[in-house]
Amino acid sequence: MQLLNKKVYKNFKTYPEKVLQFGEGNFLRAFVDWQIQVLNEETDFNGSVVVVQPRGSEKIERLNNQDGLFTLFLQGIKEDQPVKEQLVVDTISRGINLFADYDEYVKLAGQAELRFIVSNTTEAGIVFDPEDRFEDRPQKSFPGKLTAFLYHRFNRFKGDEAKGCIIIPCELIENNGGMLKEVVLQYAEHWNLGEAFISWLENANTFCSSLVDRIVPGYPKDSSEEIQKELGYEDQLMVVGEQYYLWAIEGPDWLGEELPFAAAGLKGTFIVNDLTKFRTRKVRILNGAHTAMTPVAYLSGLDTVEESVNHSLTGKFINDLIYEEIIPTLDDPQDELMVYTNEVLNRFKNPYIKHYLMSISLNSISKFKTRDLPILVEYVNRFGALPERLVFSFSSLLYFYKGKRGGEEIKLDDHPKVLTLFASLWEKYQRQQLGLKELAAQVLADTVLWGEDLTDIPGLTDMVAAHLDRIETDGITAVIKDLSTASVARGEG
Ligand SMILES: NC(=O)c1ccc[n+]([C@@H]2O[C@H](COP(=O)([O-])OP(=O)(O)OC[C@H]3O[C@@H](n4cnc5c(N)ncnc54)[C@H](O)[C@@H]3O)[C@@H](O)[C@H]2O)c1
Ligand SMILES: O=P(O)(O)OC[C@@H](O)[C@@H](O)[C@H](O)[C@H](O)CO
Repeated sequence: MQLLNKKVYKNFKTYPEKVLQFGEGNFLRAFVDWQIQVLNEETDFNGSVVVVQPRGSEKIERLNNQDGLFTLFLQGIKEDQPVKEQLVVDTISRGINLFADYDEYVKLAGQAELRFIVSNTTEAGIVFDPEDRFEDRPQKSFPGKLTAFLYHRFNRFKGDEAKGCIIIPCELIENNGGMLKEVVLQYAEHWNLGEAFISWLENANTFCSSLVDRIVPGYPKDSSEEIQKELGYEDQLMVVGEQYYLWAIEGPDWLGEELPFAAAGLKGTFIVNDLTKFRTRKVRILNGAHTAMTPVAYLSGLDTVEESVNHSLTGKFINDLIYEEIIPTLDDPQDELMVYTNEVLNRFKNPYIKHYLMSISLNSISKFKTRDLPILVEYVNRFGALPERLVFSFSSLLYFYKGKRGGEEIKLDDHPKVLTLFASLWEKYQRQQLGLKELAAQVLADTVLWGEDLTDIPGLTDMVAAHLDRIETDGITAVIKDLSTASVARGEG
């Protein structure tokens, strides 16, 4: 079978290169690159995207082998109707391999029509690395690479303010635009790039925080062969996402003229003065539920989000968790929260996509810290009691890091230090050198994992230890049943 490229797919268009994209991953391609395609089709935006990989270079070669083309499947409910859309995205003009073609990157900085920079480098990408040097080709960190790019641009245009960039990071961290700007300024100081550059950075460039939302399970590995047979070509970069999308960009009103999302009919993308509300609601309800359901449902023998929310026991658990413990920590109007939650639960039930719990489980410890711990702490502050289901998810997470589902090994994927810590604690438990209460206490007291000592939260260590004990002796299903019965007895569920 022939590989998808411009010889195989002739219906492509070409546009001036206006966007630099840090990240070649599934999410950016199914979200930003798709939106640029809609902008090109529906407005006079007329721009393409140049992709650079924040780390490594392997996928850039794959992207160039396909001339930047890839097939996107958008599956789910649109305006109350089930929709399965399929399109070839032609907005990526090329990828630059920074390790082999750094000069191309410098050249791109000097292209007059380049205007926008987007990124998605995971929660770990926006960091300052003091070892990065301006002379490196390329620098290790993403902000280091970006600072070098902006400096080359500044030099090429001799500080012309009109040639500054609009920078929109998509990383799921609070104040991503502000943080990125801060790190870029830090590099400018660290590398002594001069006052004129710093003032050009400040005055000619606009860093916008943004909040993204679209579930993108990625490459359809289960059905790739039959899909490619149907397509009639090989596509190593196929990507599956849901129909739903939301991109809230915190920026000046004039941005809407340069990025005419409204005119393109992209109703889910808009410019706001303050992102806080969108971010907190999404990270707590959607991401918080994802991360909290993962160990509970996976250890119960389930594999996907859809199975988990449709299952009588875990489905009720997830519902109760959201309605009884997550929503009460949010201050948005109740009717808005109900509409949003309903929407999220329907998205979780999307029958057209397989969202694997194991893919969500990647880096679960730091995800629990950023997504769920704030809910737990807020709940305790507001109600003076522990949120039982969330604490149970937390306990299940610790149990998940034991690395066994029945007789089957769990392919844990986390920072090596995290994996070593849990492997050593669970091994000590197996050798009867450590009880479950001590194991819980040691994990909870680890300020490197959580940023604080969680044993200070009254009753938390005991509750986690009790849950671990019950999961170990009675099995996870028995505990979920008990939690469910207890909530019915309290008149909740
Ligand atoms: N897939 C989704 O449904 C979805 C939806 C919204 C947001 N996100 C966010 O996107 C990220 C994952 O992206 P994806 O699904 O496209 O996965 P992916 O693995 O296809 O892409 C991840 C990208 O991040 C880069 N990266 C990873 N670690 C990095 C680091 N330490 N420094 C710099 N760059 C780094 C990789 O090189 C790659 O470009 C997560 O942070 C996630 O929260 C994903
Ligand atoms: O992509 P991750 O691994 O950071 O998190 C898994 C999911 O929670 C996440 O991808 C959501 O699907 C996404 O945030 C929805 O917008």
